[in-house]
Amino acid sequence: MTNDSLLAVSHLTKHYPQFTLQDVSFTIAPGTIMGMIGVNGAGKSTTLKSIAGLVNPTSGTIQLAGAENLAVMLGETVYYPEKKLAAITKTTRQFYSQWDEDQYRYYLRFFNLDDQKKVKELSTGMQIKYQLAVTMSHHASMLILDEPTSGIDPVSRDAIRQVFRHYVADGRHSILFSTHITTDLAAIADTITYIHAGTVLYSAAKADFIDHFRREFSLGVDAPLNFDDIMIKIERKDSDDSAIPA
Ligand SMILES: Nc1ncnc2c1ncn2[C@@H]1O[C@H](COP(=O)(O)OP(=O)(O)OP(=O)(O)O)[C@@H](O)[C@H]1O
Repeated sequence: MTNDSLLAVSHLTKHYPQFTLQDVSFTIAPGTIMGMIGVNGAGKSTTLKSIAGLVNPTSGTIQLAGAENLAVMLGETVYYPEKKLAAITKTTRQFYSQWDEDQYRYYLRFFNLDDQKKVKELSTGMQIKYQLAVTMSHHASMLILDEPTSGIDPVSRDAIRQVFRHYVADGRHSILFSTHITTDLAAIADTITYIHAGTVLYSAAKADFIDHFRREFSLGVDAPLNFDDIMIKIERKDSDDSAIPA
């Protein structure tokens, strides 16, 4: 791992009976946000879970500066519906030596959450915001977030993007998140990693990423090209299913 990376994933490989995550490598510099994209089943969650230690890789290495200082949010956490958020937080915060109550209160206000509410009184989006508030309140140097903006309305999504940018602004924290909402990438990602059929198709800084695919698709330097276009062109070419049956 170089001195200027907070996370280095090298040749990560995981064999499942019907799927292989193959030779995935990338690095994340401090103070940056990496967005990970790819179609359903491409291997994004397997990559994130491997980094989080929830999947045992077949081979490869994962190096994290300050290994104890990782926060993960991988899908929906199932909370006991009758519990108040305040009670859940009281238990949860004991696990974090660097728990920051002021920061937590700030996020509750920012996300308009009332921690006297019971879990069953929260919408899906509110539950995600609560999970984010907890995940971001113990000064983890690296956040690993699997689809953190899925199920979130556009206004709240904008608010979440703001707190993500703020989280890395001191140059000592980083975020790796997966998403199907490609406008997230345009809005906040510094670097992008495209996972395709279990391998890294391309990983680069955002502007380089777009330029690379402009060249790949023989488009002019000013031709409009967004992330949805890129994904559709790649995946259709690969599966040759561009002809929609009548
Ligand atoms: N525990 C497991 N056992 C066997 N196969 C698995 C297991 N977990 C995931 N897979 C397989 O690995 C492949 C990649 O799944 P993964 O969840 O990493 O995809 P993803 O890119 O996160 O997809 P999505 O966008 O749908 O969340 C899939 O084919 C899936 O069936």
